[in-house]
Amino acid sequence: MTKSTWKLIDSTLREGEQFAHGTFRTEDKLEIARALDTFGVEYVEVTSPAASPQSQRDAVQIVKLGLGARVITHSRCVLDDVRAAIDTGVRGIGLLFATSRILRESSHGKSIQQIIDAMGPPIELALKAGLETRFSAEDAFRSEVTDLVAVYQAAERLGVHRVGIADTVGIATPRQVFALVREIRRAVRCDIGFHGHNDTGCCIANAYEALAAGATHVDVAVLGIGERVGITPLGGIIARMFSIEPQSVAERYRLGQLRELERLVARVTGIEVPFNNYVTGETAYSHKAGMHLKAMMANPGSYEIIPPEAFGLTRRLILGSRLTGRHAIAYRAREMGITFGETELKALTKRIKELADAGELSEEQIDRVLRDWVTA
Ligand SMILES: CC(=O)SCCNC(=O)CCNC(=O)[C@H](O)C(C)(C)COP(=O)(O)OP(=O)(O)OC[C@H]1O[C@@H](n2cnc3c(N)ncnc32)[C@H](O)[C@@H]1OP(=O)(O)O
Ligand SMILES: O=C(O)CCC(=O)C(=O)O
Ligand SMILES: [Mg+2]
Repeated sequence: MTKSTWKLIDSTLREGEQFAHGTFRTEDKLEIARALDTFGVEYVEVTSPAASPQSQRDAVQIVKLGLGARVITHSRCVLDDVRAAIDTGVRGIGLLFATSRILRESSHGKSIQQIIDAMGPPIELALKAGLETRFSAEDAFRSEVTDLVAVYQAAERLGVHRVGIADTVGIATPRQVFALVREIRRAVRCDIGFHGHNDTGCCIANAYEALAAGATHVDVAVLGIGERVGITPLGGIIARMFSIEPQSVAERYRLGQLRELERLVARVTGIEVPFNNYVTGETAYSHKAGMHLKAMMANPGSYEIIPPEAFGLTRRLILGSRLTGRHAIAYRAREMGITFGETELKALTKRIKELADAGELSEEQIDRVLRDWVTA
């Protein structure tokens, strides 16, 4: 992977509309598009204008926002769909054909040679209109590698800017993603995109392995929303990449906006941000066990690979549980201007644990126990 040259194609407004709860009103789309742009994604992908009249009007409105991000759309390899895309003023298009046997049979009924023949006119039209053009093989990981190489090389001969490798059904393992992207990297010179679904929980690792093997772009959606269980979440890949190249990720994206962006999409779709969401989840920066608390008080890096401050967040040290330890209690006492000797501290900690066995103590309750201990 060339450090920091990878780009994010946010598909919340395309793949995310395929999410069961993702029916966006125009004003929601505009607000999400602006928030994505503020965050700093390089591309905002919107639903095909061929899908419905409102999708067409919404695409035009999003284009008119004049975002810094490149607004692109996604459609079938059909001339009318490409014409509809061109008419909206979008600056790029993702075209696709399924290449696996199962989808060739159930979806469009074409052989590999028929796919190669059919993709020519739509790709040429998109390129002639000046659109940044990607050609993707849908369901690439259930396709034959020789077929993939044949369609990608044909697309490259037509002049596409990028080929897309889609794990449409979320079947790929990270190792398979690395191997396939490596193979395609050897077969074409153009950019390579990766789109991965999360049916088996591998989407972030798969997107990372795709980049490691030479992909240049990855598709993401806020909170990972998309068909079924969705695709690589924006926040998840940001966390993955921040842990590897913190400085450049912090320079390229307004990380402090991530939580608000996710809350916006959660509100619009009527879902909750998961408690264990990458970086922004309610418990992402909670520390509880005594052994952890001791180390965290000495050095927050002990159990945090991503500092919350980088995302405008704060940590929470939970001192009042039965898992607490004497170092944590001593730390809080010092904050309150109280110092205990070692024997006293052990007895005090034992008392707090006994109390916490009946239920976790709040910060105020711990403080009261400490004060009462001094005055007792
Ligand atoms: C994996 C993915 O997420 S791919 C993106 C999925 N996105 C969408 O489907 C966008 C929303 N879709 C829609 O609004 C509609 O499906 C439309 C407007 C695109 C097409 O609607 P319809 O013409 O009514 O067809 P329908 O959706 O029932 O069937 C799909 C058609 O596309 C064809 N098709 C499927 N894949 C492709 C492709 N990659 N390129 C060209 N044609 C394709 C099928 O053969 C079928 O056409 P047919 O009836 O001539 O056989
Ligand atoms: O066109 C692509 O690259 C991805 C399409 C898609 O959403 C998928 O295959 O799951
Ligand atoms: Mg998809």
